[in-house]
Amino acid sequence: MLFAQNLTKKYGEYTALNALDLTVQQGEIFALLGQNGAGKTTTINLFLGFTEPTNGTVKINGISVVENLLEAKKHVAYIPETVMLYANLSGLENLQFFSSIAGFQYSEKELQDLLLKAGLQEKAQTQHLGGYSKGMRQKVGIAIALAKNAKALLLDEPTSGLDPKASNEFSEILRELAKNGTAILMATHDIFRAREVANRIGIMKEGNLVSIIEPKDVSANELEALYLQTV
Ligand SMILES: Nc1ncnc2c1ncn2[C@@H]1O[C@H](COP(=O)(O)OP(=O)(O)OP(=O)(O)O)[C@@H](O)[C@H]1O
Repeated sequence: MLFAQNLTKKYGEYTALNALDLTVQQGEIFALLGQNGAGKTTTINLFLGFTEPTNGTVKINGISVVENLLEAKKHVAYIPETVMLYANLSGLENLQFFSSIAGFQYSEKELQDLLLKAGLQEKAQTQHLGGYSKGMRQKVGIAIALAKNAKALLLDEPTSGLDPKASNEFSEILRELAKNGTAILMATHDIFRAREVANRIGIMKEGNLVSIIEPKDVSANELEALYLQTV
């Protein structure tokens, strides 16, 4: 579903990502951990076609991101650290706007249901974004991703700045999406959440994916120790 082979990105002499081989299957949640500058965002940006690889292959749902970006993008949704939305529109209006840009026409009831599924209660849906917390904005971001009905979901530090309850709800939604077959790749600094939600965890260092861990095999403390040894 998400496929990278020998994926490399250089900025001049500097290698931001070095020969990444990675497959994230349908229904799998893969978390990328690593220090600042390890190459996590570069990986996500290459999948999104925000930047071109220097070398290697990057595919979404079997479609080359480099050769057929528009087609590949139809199969992927993206939630950044801060979801960009219109402050003077409500959550519902934002969802309607962004889903229509993506080519989907939903009834008001369908939009409300998508927001509910993303965890945004009915009362909040018609409030202007100005009064939303970060967690509420992320939920609108999730609803936009749900509206796209994408087979793959890319997330870049989606829970940074969320309180533990909002973060926990976020993990629940990711699990639900994975259960329904979405392939999820998430860059994060949150070791605890990564262990809780991911099927596999990759640790990156200086552009290299240096180890892959199955969380079921390790405790939170062991994972932290492994992380600290690696980076
Ligand atoms: N446009 C660019 N030009 C030059 N160097 C870049 C560019 N974008 C990223 N880099 C470099 O590539 C390296 C990897 O950056 P990347 O953003 O992928 O790291 P990261 O693991 O996501 O870090 P963080 O946890 O801080 O988000 C960094 O050293 C960064 O400075």
